[in-house]
Amino acid sequence: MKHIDSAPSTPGKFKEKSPYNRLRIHSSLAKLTFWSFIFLGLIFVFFFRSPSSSSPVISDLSRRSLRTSSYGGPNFEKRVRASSKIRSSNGISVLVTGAAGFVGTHVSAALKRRGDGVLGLDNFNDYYDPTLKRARQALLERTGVYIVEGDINDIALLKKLFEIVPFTHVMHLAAQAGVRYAMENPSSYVHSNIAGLVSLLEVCKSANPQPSIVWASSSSVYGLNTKVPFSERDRTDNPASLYAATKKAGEEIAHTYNHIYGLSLTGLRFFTVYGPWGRPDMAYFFFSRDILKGKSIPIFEAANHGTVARDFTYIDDIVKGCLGALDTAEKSTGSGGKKKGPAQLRVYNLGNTSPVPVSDLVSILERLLKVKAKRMVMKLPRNGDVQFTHANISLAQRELGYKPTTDLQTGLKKFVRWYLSYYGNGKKSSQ
Ligand SMILES: O=C(O)[C@H]1O[C@H](OP(=O)(O)OP(=O)(O)OC[C@H]2O[C@@H](n3ccc(=O)[nH]c3=O)[C@H](O)[C@@H]2O)[C@H](O)[C@@H](O)[C@@H]1O
Repeated sequence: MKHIDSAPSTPGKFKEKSPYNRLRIHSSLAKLTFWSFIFLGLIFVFFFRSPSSSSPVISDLSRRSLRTSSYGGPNFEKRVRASSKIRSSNGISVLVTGAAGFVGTHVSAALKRRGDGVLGLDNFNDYYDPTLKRARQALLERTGVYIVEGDINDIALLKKLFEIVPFTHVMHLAAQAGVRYAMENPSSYVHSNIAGLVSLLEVCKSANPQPSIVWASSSSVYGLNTKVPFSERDRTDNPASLYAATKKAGEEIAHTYNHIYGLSLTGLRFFTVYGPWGRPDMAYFFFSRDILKGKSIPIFEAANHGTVARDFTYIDDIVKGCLGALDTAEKSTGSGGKKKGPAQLRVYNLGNTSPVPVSDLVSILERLLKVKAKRMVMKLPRNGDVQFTHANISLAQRELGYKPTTDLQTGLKKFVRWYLSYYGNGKKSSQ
């Protein structure tokens, strides 16, 4: 206080010691106390209440995880039941997690078309433009698929859904995707791909009857392997990204729940899936956007000008693989959290078996968009990308009847047609 009392309020003005001055000092003190309270209050609000003020990881995670809608009530249950109603004689009832996602939307629509009961679940996080997810939701709504807005970590919600509908199958596609983003927001991968998977499996193992589960693993589990094509028998203990590591962990977690609880589990290793309604964070998508905008696009190459290539797989082929996996999934054997006998545990590659260099992908896009790309060739960054992927699909062919039929040229043509109709000729932006 002494320090404050003797300090001039304005340099050079603190000279007289009159009662008026003391009054002024007191009123200044009162003002100071008042403003200090306001200031401290603002600090409190800023640091402890605002979601965007904490560390980026935490705020990002809270944005992702806490967005669970209120649910319950007769109207909610009615919608859930109506969406899950089986309309064909040998149909199944499927809970599709990540239903507003790229693969989730296509799989949900395909299941609904053939008369299966389908209920979607999605947390509509903002990893990429949520407007696109809402547009997919609207598309699904028109086909009779209801998407519950909630997170796979919300065990109470999952239990509630299983109470309303005894799902025969779960198509688990909710995940934190993207290889490179794992360096920016590692905890979102742990949250969705590990904690979220465990929450889901916990609820499935206790459900009565237990559903059969088909879920999305990834070609990235092959990591730094150099033997091609990648076969399911190859080792998968060289992940190059945290994303890959969480998908690999998912495969091990699946093993555990199959072993202990008798859950029927099928993991699908998707190879760079592309197509209409795709993900804006993927290269083919943002390359198209940036080519149209006249922006330069970074094309990665490996050491010594080595080609970087992907076994790009068209969405309709992937959907057939997903349906094949659901249709061949055996029943889980446990009930009420107890195993009664051995259950099915499977892993399949769903790829296209013909890797294409990224530079060829760009050439195809240039032709389809009728715009020359501004290519910026750069060294493959050390951020989780691998140099190439190439699937051996003979196992999926044999056991799921999986047979991809779309080459990259044909698939991209369909993507570009959709892109232009959805966003317009580069005038509207995809992000
Ligand atoms: O196969 C998979 O499992 C994975 O496929 C994709 O991952 P990725 O193959 O890396 O797909 P993109 O991000 O679209 O990249 C495609 C190719 O373009 C290259 N690329 C990417 C970005 C860029 O700026 N420049 C560039 O040349 C990448 O190195 C890669 O070879 C998905 O993003 C993952 O979620 C998925 O699990």
